[in-house]
Amino acid sequence: MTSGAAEAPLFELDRAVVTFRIGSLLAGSRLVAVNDVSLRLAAEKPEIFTLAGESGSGKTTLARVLLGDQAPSGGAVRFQGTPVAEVIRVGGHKAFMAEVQPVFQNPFETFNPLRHVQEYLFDTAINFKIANNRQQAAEPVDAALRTVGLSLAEVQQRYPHELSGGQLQRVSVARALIPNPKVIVADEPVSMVDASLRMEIVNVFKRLRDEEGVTVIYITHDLATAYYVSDRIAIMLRGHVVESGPVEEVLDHPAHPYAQLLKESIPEPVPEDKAAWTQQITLGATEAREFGQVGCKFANRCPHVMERCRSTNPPDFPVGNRLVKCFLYDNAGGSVTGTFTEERDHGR
Ligand SMILES: Nc1ncnc2c1ncn2[C@@H]1O[C@H](COP(=O)(O)OP(=O)(O)OP(=O)(O)O)[C@@H](O)[C@H]1O
Repeated sequence: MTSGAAEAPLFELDRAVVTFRIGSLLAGSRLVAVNDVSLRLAAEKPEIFTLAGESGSGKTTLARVLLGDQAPSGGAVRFQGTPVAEVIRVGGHKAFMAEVQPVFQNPFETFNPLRHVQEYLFDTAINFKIANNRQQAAEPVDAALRTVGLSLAEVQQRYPHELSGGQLQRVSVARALIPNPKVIVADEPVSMVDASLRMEIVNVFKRLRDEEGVTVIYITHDLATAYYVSDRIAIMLRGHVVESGPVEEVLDHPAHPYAQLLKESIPEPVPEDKAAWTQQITLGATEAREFGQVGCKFANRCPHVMERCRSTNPPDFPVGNRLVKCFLYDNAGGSVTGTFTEERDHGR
């Protein structure tokens, strides 16, 4: 049980499960899109926490759980110590959204192409009662834009297509900042943006963490920017978090065979120049049968597969500062634990 809100983590997932029914009612089956996921984000130390994994691993579903748009079918999701459903029931969805804001994948879909960009920002300020009218909204809108390296003067009277993808995605982040959220959940925010403009967006996340005290949950399949920007990373496979921990530990020396495969598909990092990880991972398409597979979801692709991997889902084993869901580490680190909760500073 969580005690008082004062010591409560900012966000806590406690063995969260999301199950979908797929197919017809008669011939349908169940797909566990989020499978027994636990994580804890500390209230007192803002961080950039990355959820990474190939398409269909459950990242967006997990994001929807954090945003209060998807109720978990099992386990718990708590915001500042209180179940998210209760936070929304008591205070309303808008009040929760003021604390936890989304940034979506395609900035060109976020904005109405026929309206000037600033109108959307003014609406947000008025909607969240930051301002009573457009005149009052100008100051908070300009402040939010300045946080992302833009200004109201720069975007005023511009239509979305008159800004670059990178600029427009930064305007999306500015929009998310207007209600002064504690958390931003950014789902694939760089995937529709030109590779050369991605850094300008992830650098904004660093500034939010360091200067505004905002925790960013960065969802991506782009390990290059994840490595550059994150404090911690959780690698998802078919609904499970298979490895989680400090980003340098996980991506420099991945322990789970699946994480190793991910790393092999991108170039070696250059220590002095993290941004040199420029390519994206390219793995096979979603394999629905892996979701339904008993035991480890990676067993059929794993070069180290053992008999028990096919029948038993491995628990989380501690490896250094990480948790790794793999029987290879059964004897590596003493007792088996369930949640990656510790905060670690790795040089930031
Ligand atoms: N409402 C739904 N009903 C049924 N299945 C769903 C639903 N939403 C998601 N899924 C399935 O759950 C699995 C995880 O999907 P999710 O979108 O969370 O993955 P993802 O890692 O975000 O992938 P992507 O990067 O492609 O968005 C997929 O197999 C998807 O088809």
